[in-house]
Amino acid sequence: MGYDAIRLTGLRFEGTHGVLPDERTTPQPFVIDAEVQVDLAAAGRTDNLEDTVSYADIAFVIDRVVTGETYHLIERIAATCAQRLLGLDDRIQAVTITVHKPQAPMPYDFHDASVTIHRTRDQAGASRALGAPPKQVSGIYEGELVEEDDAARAGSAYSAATPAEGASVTTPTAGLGYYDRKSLADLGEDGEAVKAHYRDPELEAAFPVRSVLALGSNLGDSRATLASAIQALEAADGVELISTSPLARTKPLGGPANQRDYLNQVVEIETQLSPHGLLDLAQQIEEDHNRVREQRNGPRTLDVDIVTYASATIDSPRLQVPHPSAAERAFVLLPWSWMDPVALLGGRPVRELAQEAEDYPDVVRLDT
Ligand SMILES: Nc1ncnc2c1ncn2[C@@H]1O[C@H](COP(=O)(O)OP(=O)(O)OP(=O)(O)O)[C@@H](O)[C@H]1O
Ligand SMILES: Nc1nc2c(c(=O)[nH]1)N=C(CO)CN2
Repeated sequence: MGYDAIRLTGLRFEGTHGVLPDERTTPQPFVIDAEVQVDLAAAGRTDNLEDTVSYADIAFVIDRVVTGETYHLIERIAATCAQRLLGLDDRIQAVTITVHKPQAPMPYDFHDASVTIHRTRDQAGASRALGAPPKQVSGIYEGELVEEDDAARAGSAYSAATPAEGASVTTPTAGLGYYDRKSLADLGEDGEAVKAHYRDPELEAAFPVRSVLALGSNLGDSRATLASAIQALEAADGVELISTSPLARTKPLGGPANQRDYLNQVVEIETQLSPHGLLDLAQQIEEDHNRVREQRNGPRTLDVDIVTYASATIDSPRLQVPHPSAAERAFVLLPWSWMDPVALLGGRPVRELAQEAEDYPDVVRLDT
């Protein structure tokens, strides 16, 4: 073998993938083997987790695809796993994924049905440089195409799995965002935080990444403004809406006295926009909703903050991610936890952080 690799074999999950309607409601076993090519020389020298890719993160990415999503074909499960893994860490050069479906419904006595695919970072980079529409590009992008019926399927599969009252769309059962989960893995054995994932804010994502946005309004028709802002996000190029939280009515935290209560809401998107590109979009949407910025923390028709962007830490003059105040704001954390009950921020459950925030008692869930 002429290359370094991390290998996971026999990862077993229950999933609802298949062409037959029954397969899409009744879980059956799927077994995944993954070979992830990473240069392991540095980790071999330093004995440091930060110098390699954690196999736990690799397993988590695969878990999220196999248990949290629903596809017709094992080819597509494999392609999606490959794509998400290449998006997990820039140091991953190539991946080989085998998806086994040992109980595939066939009237034959057989041991296993499986597919194996190999995807390299170069293939992904080349197809991106060509700027070809994803469907015409073989390989890595295919798994990410979400047709309309897929989005609907995903929505229904998710809400069946996680009956979060009132949430219009909820996140998958396996719901720990793997990017958030990564921050857990970033804790070294002694619990000390290791290197943060600093990210160039101008760089577009090679693959769609998850981002959580927080919206707030306390001027004008706030309910209509939030709905319209979410519509604008959904309609924007390079953005796919994944989940929206229930609305929260919240008391103003900070800022001048006698402000009206806010309506707050959190959404999760998938995007290939760069962090600055996403900030531009957020600010454009604010402007389109007549945002007036007169004083810090003052009343506003619409505020759109980027709470997280993949697992990135960003500190540019225009943008800090994770949003520096998010971890102390129940008006962000509680709606987020309603949308994704197992979400983590900085390795801590968002639900717990919400309970510790000073404005926790001032946040009321609105279910209609
Ligand atoms: N994660 C982020 N999301 C949105 N804006 C950010 C972020 N990090 C830094 N900024 C910068 O913050 C600037 C001020 O934003 P804004 O006017 O919305 O502040 P604010 O709403 O008064 O306070 P806050 O950002 O604490 O909610 C923006 O122009 C933007 O460049
Ligand atoms: N309840 C609540 N308070 C706030 C909010 C907000 O969205 N909701 N936004 C602020 C600055 O962005 C300051 N204070």
